[in-house]
Amino acid sequence: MTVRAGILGATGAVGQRLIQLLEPHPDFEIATLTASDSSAGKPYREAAKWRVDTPIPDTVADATVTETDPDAVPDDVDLLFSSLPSSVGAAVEPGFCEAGYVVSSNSSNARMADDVPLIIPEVNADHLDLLEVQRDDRGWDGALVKNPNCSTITFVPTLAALAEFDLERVHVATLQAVSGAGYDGVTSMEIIDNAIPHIGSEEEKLETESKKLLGTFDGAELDLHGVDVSASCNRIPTLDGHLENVWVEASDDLTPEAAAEALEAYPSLDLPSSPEPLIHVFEDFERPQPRLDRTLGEGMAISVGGLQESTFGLQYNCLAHNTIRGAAGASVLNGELLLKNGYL
Ligand SMILES: NC(=O)C1=CN([C@@H]2O[C@H](COP(=O)(O)OP(=O)(O)OC[C@H]3O[C@@H](n4cnc5c(N)ncnc54)[C@H](OP(=O)(O)O)[C@@H]3O)[C@@H](O)[C@H]2O)C=CC1
Ligand SMILES: N[C@@H](CC(=O)OP(=O)(O)O)C(=O)O
Repeated sequence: MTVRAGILGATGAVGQRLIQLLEPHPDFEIATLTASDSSAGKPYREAAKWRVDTPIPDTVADATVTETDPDAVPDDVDLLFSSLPSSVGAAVEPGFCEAGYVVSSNSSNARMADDVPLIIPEVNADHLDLLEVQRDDRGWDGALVKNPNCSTITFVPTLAALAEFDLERVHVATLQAVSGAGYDGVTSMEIIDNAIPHIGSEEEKLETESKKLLGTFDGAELDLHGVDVSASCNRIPTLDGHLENVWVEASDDLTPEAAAEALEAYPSLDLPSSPEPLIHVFEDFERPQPRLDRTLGEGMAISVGGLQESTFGLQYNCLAHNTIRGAAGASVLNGELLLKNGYL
């Protein structure tokens, strides 16, 4: 039986990726599409400026976009994927949860809230049971689950794979694709022949979300991981795929050889969107590269290269597709985990 699902913010960049991933999905059926009041009432093909590299599915093109309001969503919809601007997410997501909907959200609001699971299924699926605490605290029949920021998602699975070496300090510098800022986020005049060494609030997200994802949940409370993370975030003129340079200091002996073995052995999950392998390790020091490697594992794999010793511990580069693994695919994967664990 398929789960009837909706998309909040369906006309946007991430909403379009969600449609692309959900349309052929074995377990989810797109049943409703919402956007702002200016799109509500229009056929989807008219409301959305379609920019994804596959055609608008016929089932979606003529569907009428509705307001982003619980009363506009059919009762037989169980799961909502949210790709709203974070200020809008903060205002409306709790209302959907109160009305009984399970919301798998990509928006950054509430990611660090004590009773909101922030999930990368291959890293911390056990944190999903924080939903029991959330339901007790808030009295919701529905639930709110978040996926992390796209740059956080790119490097945290590599840290999870190396956690057995007792991580102490991590430095990460990002080279982020323009799609992360949305279609109108950076102008061509700003980014061509250029790099911008600042992305608002991004560094703090990497530094805090990583500690939550790597933390431990005892069934009642979540303890943040003790690793210190320092991030520097940069925008570069690639279209998709965030590349990151990482330095890891660990108390146990973390050689490049031992790291490669741990990264390659780190398991994926038995979920439709979890790729096998999860982490692809390149021996070639010129890889991974955004244009060549972002679609590995249908955009859901993490790739790693350049493993070497440095003055500041183990050094390597990692890469993930920011709008698939880092956004829409991450929300879909969390939906799959919700289904598998009986929350739908
Ligand atoms: N772009 C990316 O690669 C990534 C984006 N994100 C995050 O995902 C979220 C969505 O990003 P993105 O798709 O780029 O954003 P867009 O601006 O492209 O899309 C926003 C969506 O939200 C709708 N919306 C805007 N305002 C309202 C409102 N007041 N009420 C209801 N709906 C509203 C828009 O509808 P309408 O078309 O009618 O205006 C549209 O469907 C953001 O939180 C962003 O930070 C995260 C990772 C990557
Ligand atoms: N800030 C990210 C994209 C993004 O929207 O992140 P978040 O999901 O944390 O809002 C980028 O520019 O690449």
